[in-house]
Amino acid sequence: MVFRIRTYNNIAEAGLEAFPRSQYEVGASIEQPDGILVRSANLHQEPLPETVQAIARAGAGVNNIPVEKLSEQGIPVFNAPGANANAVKELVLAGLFMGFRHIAPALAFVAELSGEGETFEKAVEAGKKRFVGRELPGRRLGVVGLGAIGGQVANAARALGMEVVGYDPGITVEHAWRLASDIRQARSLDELLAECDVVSLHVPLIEATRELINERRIAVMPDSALLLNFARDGLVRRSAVLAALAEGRLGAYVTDFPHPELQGQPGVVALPHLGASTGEAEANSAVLAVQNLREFLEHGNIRNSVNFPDVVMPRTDGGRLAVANANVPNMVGQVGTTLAEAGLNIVDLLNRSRGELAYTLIDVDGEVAPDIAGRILAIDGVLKVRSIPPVSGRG
Ligand SMILES: NC(=O)c1ccc[n+]([C@@H]2O[C@H](COP(=O)([O-])OP(=O)(O)OC[C@H]3O[C@@H](n4cnc5c(N)ncnc54)[C@H](O)[C@@H]3O)[C@@H](O)[C@H]2O)c1
Ligand SMILES: O=C(O)CC[C@@H](O)C(=O)O
Repeated sequence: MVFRIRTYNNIAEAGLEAFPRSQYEVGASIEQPDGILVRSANLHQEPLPETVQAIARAGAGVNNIPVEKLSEQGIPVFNAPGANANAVKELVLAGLFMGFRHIAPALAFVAELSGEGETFEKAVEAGKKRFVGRELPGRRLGVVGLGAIGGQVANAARALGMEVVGYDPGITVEHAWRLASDIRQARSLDELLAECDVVSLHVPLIEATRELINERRIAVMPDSALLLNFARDGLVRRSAVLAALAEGRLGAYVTDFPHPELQGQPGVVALPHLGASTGEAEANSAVLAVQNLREFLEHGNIRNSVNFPDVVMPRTDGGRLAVANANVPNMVGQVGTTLAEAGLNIVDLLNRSRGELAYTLIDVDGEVAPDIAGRILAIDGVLKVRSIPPVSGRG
């Protein structure tokens, strides 16, 4: 069996090479794809063929993918958690230094200097007093979102002598374990904003976080605070930032998301979405996304999905049925009855749910014929059914 993968954006070679050529056709113009591999391309308006079984994001944020719509169709969306976190952390640190040491306006000042010899040197010395900065030790950094990236930013800032406060009501146990022990927890976002010299955003863009930083929230921040946004443009209301910069209430806004409204504005440093743009991060993200996609297409296993539970079961000798369904009672019972009626014996089974979705892997002692899969798909509440051939039977 050959799987077809359509790619969007430039996917790192290391990822593309992780698809065995004998089993995969991969490319930007692949028709009738089984899977999609994407970076930042916006898929919200993209017509997705009915053949698509899964979408993998070679990166962290999935706001460019219509996750809710795909969930309703029983299609898993994968991402590559943590794969680019170090790259983003390093650029956030660069942003911190840029903001505190006025590096962007200082570079612009030097670029515009004229004259030669002593005149030039005098202009340098006379101009530099405009760029007197602040040092990090003792300053307080607020990290909003303590996941893969926020956690690394918090620990790195701590190692540079900053005091660090974090806010993340949904922090995972795993991420909490990785935090330096003296990173303090804020009880609310407003509490964090009120007491920090620098605030760095590391939350996903979802409805609850859209324009998280607005006029009211900026008013809570102390004067001259630095705002770092290496997460998503939509987390910050641009008009509020520009007004606060113009009134001298905000010290600087350093962002990875340029916009015409921000261009040339004093106090704004904008980079062209470079957070994850290192060879290492691009390769790590692509390789992990491909692994997720392959595990799902070849074995039905789900790891690192943003809408489905983790469901991983070792293969047995026979065929495998993968069923995505609404998380309602008696789904597994009805599927089991259909298999029994077809004379198939269940060898192993794993069922997990997440929110309104459930997913079941069932290994049987034969191969599930298309008509049996069709009968299971007809059960009310079943969204997707795949019959995965035995490992030994692949051609
Ligand atoms: N600039 C870039 O190139 C770049 C690269 C990677 C990721 N990102 C962005 O950074 C985001 C975070 O990435 P990550 O890998 O750390 O993700 P992650 O899922 O590991 O962490 C996100 C954290 O935010 C927390 N969170 C969610 N809503 C919150 C809220 N309202 N208040 C406080 N915390 C909240 C979650 O509980 C989670 O711990 C991504 O969603 C993406 O948008 C940008
Ligand atoms: O693919 C990229 O370059 C950006 C990825 C980044 O925004 C992410 O969310 O992982």
